Amino acid sequence: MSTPQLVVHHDKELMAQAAAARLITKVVDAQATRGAASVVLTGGRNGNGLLAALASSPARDAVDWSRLDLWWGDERFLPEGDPERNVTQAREALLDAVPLDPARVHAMPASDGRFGDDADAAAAGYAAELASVAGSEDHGPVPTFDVLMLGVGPDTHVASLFPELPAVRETERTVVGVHGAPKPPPTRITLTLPAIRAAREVWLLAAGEDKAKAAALALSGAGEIQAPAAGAYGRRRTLWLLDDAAASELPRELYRPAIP
Ligand SMILES: O=C1O[C@H](COP(=O)(O)O)[C@@H](O)[C@H](O)[C@H]1O
Repeated sequence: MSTPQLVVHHDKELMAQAAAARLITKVVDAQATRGAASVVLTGGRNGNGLLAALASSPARDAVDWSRLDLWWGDERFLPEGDPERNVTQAREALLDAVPLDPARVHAMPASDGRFGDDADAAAAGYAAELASVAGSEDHGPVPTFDVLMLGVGPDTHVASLFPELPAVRETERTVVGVHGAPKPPPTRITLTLPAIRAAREVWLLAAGEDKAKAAALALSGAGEIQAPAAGAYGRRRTLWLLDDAAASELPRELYRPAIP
């Protein structure tokens, strides 16, 4: 487990641009070192903000998009192309604009896909896909993702791990179906905490006033069942990327703004 590090930017636009620049560097480095890079995308406002910032960054051409594997941390279990699906939003924000290898874009199944409307079967299918690419150098049935990004919800949820729901208690399976999520849609698919913790680096994105209480709770020693964001950490690094508004309720011993 890596201890969370905090980086606080002035506002959400700056946070998105800085996080996009950080991601480009990480991907370029991983491609130089290991030949390819793997990134887990998040849905939500902050995740999509980062992708949009990446799309408009001139440095995006430094990435070899054909040697990048994309996975998702969670998905809203809706029909293919639904505007609320995380993959649809990611395509709009960035993916349609860059030359990715379609075989390396590992979207989670849709509710009208090969598993039909069975979210549990779809989750098991995604777990099998992850397991099929995990090698002996990895730490279980998921690849060692270079960067796994998570938007933090105002209730401290990450991916589709909501406080107190069964998915956040999962210790064996890497991907599970979620039923009765408090945020629509109620049916979702999510990586579990053990899968998240297989990543080299986990980046938690929290910008905006509505994330302030969640960031403070998760970073102040709350348990992961009550505050799932508290249980998300990477093997080498756990990075919280915040803006001033989201950092505004952090205890002073964790973060002291330069200008009070
Ligand atoms: O529904 C979801 O919400 C979270 C957080 O979204 P935000 O808009 O509050 O930033 C997101 O991380 C997750 O991927 C998504 O499915």
